[in-house]
Amino acid sequence: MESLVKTYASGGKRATDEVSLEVADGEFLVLVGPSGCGKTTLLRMVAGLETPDSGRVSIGGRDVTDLPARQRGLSMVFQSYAIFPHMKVRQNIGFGLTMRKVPRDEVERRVKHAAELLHLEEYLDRYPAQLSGGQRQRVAVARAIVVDADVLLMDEPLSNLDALLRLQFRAELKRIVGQLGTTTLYVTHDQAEAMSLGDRVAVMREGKVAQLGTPLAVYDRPADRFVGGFLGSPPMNFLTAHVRDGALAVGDATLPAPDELSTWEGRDVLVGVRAENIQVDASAQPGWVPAQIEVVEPTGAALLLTARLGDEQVKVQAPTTFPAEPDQHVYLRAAPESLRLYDPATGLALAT
Ligand SMILES: Nc1ncnc2c1ncn2[C@@H]1O[C@H](COP(=O)(O)OP(=O)(O)OP(=O)(O)O)[C@@H](O)[C@H]1O
Repeated sequence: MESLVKTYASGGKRATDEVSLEVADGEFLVLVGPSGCGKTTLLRMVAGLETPDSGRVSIGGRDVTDLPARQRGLSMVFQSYAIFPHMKVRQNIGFGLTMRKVPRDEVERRVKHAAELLHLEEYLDRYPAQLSGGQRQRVAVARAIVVDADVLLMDEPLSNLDALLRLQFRAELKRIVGQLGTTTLYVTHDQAEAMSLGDRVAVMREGKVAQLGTPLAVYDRPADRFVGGFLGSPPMNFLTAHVRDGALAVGDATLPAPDELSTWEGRDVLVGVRAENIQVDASAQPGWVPAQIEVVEPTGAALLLTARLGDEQVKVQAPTTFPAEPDQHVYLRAAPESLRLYDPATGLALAT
């Protein structure tokens, strides 16, 4: 898609603002971002359900901007799975094929294969009302993949499922789409889902792509403060530091600067650091920064500590074996290579 702009008549602001993205053949690309950032609008323009004000959509090298949805070679799954209540699972899955006048025995063969992939074999003769929410969602996915479209579009397909089912189905979806190798564009507001599924993720903000990259690259090196704060649980910590003699002063403490900072000497920068990249110890050590624990939250796999460091609060991930208590004085350290620096005025990563 190239320079896609969409403004809704009632909206005023651009829902998507000159968005250009290329999804590689066979790639799973996730659009992720907070509510209202334009993900669904973008997907709907690719689908042909929404007309862009300007910009082009191409699929497999063919400009489809002026083609109706049904001629774009797409298959879609939406949040409201819209399966037909009066049809059995078998007919629901085969619906797209029957519409395309595929011969009956081939419909049967392909429905059987899709049902196998989604573990729906034993439900083929049930009506949707006789299925759980998770099973219905599987039917919607089976119906989308059975037509073997060039491109699969999915808009929050897991959002009707409870947390546990969501997690299970997420892994299955990854397996299935990986097996099929279908080019997929997937919308979610859930950053964990985006990280888990995407070959690459496009983090969107206010109608624009804030960052595009592999999940790990985007997580590890957020292009700006917004992306660092959106991805990850907890989000990235951001501390204001003063650059003094090439080092980073946070309150009374000094952190080693990760890179050459001479152009920032005497100025403030924002230091971004992930909770899991901060080490904590109960006793003072040279170069470690004193802090005070405020809150201790066990997450099961780790302890999430909220600590005060001068005027700043930081989230620290500690091992469950660490004997943490509220009000306790501790010492923190982060490896210089795990620190990311941002311009406090623009929120953009410093090109160091
Ligand atoms: N039919 C519409 N009419 C007017 N404004 C709309 C319409 N659809 C979306 N918008 C506006 O366009 C912007 C982008 O909406 P969009 O649904 O694309 O965002 P989203 O990122 O998918 O959000 P969500 O995760 O909440 O679905 C929002 O400000 C929204 O209010």
